[in-house]
Amino acid sequence: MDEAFVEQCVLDLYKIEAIKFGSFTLKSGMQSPFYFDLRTVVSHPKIMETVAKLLWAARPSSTYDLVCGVAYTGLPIAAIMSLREDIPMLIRRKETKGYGTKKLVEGSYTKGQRCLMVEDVIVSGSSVYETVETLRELGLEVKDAVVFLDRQQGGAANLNATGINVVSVLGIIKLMSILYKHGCITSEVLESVKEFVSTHNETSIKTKDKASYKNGVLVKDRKHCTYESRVTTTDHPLASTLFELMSTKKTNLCVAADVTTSQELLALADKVGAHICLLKTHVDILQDFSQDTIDKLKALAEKHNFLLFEDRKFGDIGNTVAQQYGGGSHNIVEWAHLVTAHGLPGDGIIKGLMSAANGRTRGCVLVAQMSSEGTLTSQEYVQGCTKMAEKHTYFVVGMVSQSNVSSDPRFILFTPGVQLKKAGDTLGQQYVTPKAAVLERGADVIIVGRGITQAEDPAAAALIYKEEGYAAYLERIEQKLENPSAVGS
Ligand SMILES: O=c1ccn([C@@H]2O[C@H](COP(=O)(O)O)[C@@H](O)[C@H]2O)c(=O)[nH]1
Repeated sequence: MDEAFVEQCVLDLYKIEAIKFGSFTLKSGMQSPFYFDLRTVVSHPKIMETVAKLLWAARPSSTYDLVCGVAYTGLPIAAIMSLREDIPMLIRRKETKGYGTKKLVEGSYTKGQRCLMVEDVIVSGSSVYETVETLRELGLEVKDAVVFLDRQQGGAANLNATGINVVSVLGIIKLMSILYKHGCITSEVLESVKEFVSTHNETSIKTKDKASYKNGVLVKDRKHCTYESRVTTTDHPLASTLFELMSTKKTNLCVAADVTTSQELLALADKVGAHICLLKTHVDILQDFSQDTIDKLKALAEKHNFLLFEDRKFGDIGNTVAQQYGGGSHNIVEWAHLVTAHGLPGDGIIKGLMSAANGRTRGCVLVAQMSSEGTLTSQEYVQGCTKMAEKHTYFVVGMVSQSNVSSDPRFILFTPGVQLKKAGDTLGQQYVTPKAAVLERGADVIIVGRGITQAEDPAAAALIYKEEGYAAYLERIEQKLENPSAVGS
């Protein structure tokens, strides 16, 4: 970029009062000793064209299919770029029209096209982020943004954390030094702006999904992703179904139906069905297990829209497990969407389960940790289970866990040993509250048994657990990431 050209442009902008000094209230409510108002350039076409040329020269890559200006000032600048470079442009409305096509984005595009964002000035980066989010939801690839002035208040870092690379023509300190050099401002004004920037260099933006970097690669942290967004992140159709129903039913509650008769099981499923995403069973506890029980259970799962989860905890070699899962007296593969299995035997167990599933849409949850006192699952064992899950994402939907064993949004963490009041039972069970399970232990799904089955009114108890569990999840996705470069809320 030609420095003299940039300097001249700054002086021109100063002359047309695009840069003002005093006391200004920003969109966020922050008081600022300066204000950069590039809207004024619409009355000065030559300066506007220079701004567009400088922005185009600053672009990080040479190949884009589209340009999109952030409303409003970015729009005419993007239009100039579009015309000069013969690249089609898009317009993202600030709000959807209530009539006609009701489209939020105007212009033609196809999924996968690369779009360059154009903005006049960034503070936190929230306006750029909002526009990018809309375009990404339409399937466009948006990785780069060019901005004329970076106020150096954390906007670039905030956008980087959401996968947007920001290049600015100049930062506020450089702009101020050009003005000072040319006698446009006093040293006091220069110092007051420097002081302001050094004490206001962090901002945050609200994002739908929080993201962080791992070895320089952008990864979305499971704990900060919405269930809704994970519908498409996962490789497994049942995990997608589960996320979908969790987000539409607003529940992360799985009831552990540890009852001994079919009548109790079916009555419980009907009572709590509206509040749950999964019904977990131990069918070998039932005294009167029959196909009729299963048929009725499947009908209730359809009626209330929940999945069936048999907590069989398979733990044998692949060949044996294939027979236990795909036959025997319970024929689990025929009716249970999900089953649990131990990682102990190695991944032959997954291959065995898959061979019995024989193309049916079924999934497995690996027991990585247990809630019981004295559990033998070491850190190494947990890592082994996680690796196994990563190798078989087309069959393993997640892990039974007591801590945040994976940040991969494809995996669902199921946490049992959840109760509102009790600390444990007399046989080694240990409890945590729904809030602690979700916020401290990273649970996506809370599993509650006796807290509901032994309540006077199981439906009312299920509603309480549902609300506690979901409120904790909502609190979690709003939380700040531990990563210091991450986006805050
Ligand atoms: O580590 C584990 C794994 C599975 N469970 C099962 O969850 C429920 C818990 O029932 P509560 O009545 O809420 O204690 C039960 O079916 C266990 O088999 C677990 O508790 N811990």
